[in-house]
Amino acid sequence: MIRLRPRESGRATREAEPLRTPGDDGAALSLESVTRSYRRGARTVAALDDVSVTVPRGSFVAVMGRSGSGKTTFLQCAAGLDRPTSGTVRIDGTDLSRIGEAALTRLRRERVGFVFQSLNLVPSLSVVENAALPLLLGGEAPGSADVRARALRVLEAVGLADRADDSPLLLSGGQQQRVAIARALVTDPAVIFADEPTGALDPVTAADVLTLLRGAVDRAGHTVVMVTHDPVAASWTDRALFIDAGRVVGVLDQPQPDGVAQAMKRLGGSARP
Ligand SMILES: Nc1ncnc2c1ncn2[C@@H]1O[C@H](COP(=O)(O)OP(=O)(O)OP(=O)(O)O)[C@@H](O)[C@H]1O
Repeated sequence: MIRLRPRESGRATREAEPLRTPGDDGAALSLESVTRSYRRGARTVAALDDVSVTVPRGSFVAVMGRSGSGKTTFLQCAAGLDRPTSGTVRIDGTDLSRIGEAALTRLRRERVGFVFQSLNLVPSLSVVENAALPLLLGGEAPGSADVRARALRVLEAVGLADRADDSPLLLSGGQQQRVAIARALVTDPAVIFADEPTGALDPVTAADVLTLLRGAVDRAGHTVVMVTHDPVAASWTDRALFIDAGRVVGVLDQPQPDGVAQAMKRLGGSARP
């Protein structure tokens, strides 16, 4: 079993600093002055408030903050699931505000991978069909040998090629999450967004899932943005961003569990494992 990688000792958070970059800077993901507001009665509330972040290709970033701080809103705007009220989101250089709904749907399917806390596999499909789902939704023929080969390749990467023709219902929670990671990898996306991917898993199984995500970054050059409450999960990443009241208020590079927990405490939030 692979456990936490050795790290330098934790460092203090610092103010969010030049994470912003105008235009296409070669980043996998960039948000530039992104605000997402909602009407609440007579008031307008900014769930995201002038957020500028750049995520370089081949990096693993954690997004942290207490409940209601804006993490989900960040993820939804960054992944093109929601449109910001103002500001610019670019995925792999494409400005999402400049493309229509059909192109955005295609971009999400082809350039973005998703891994959620809930194991949202399709029970009526086999493991390999689940892994191939983004390709099938993109119009590839279900019976295609190429589709199966690509899905098997990503299942191999997560150690589940031998379960390809099983129902996902026969797999453990951790194995199902590995299928979800395979599915997120199958299109070779520019960015993988993971929303509490270890939230429902025991620590050992969670470490397996984090090992896979870390490996996708280190070995295959993928880019992963992970929302998490867990300081240990955050310690697998290259950079933790702390969000409070819709703003990025701190950044911790090479985060350590202790440093992350302290930063969360300073924000007044619980850092739950
Ligand atoms: N559709 C909506 N309409 C109105 N307000 C919303 C909507 N979505 C989110 N908000 C508000 O925006 C703020 C940020 O919410 P968000 O869900 O992004 O927080 P979060 O950090 O993901 O929280 P949690 O950790 O509890 O999931 C909250 O105050 C929330 O009430």
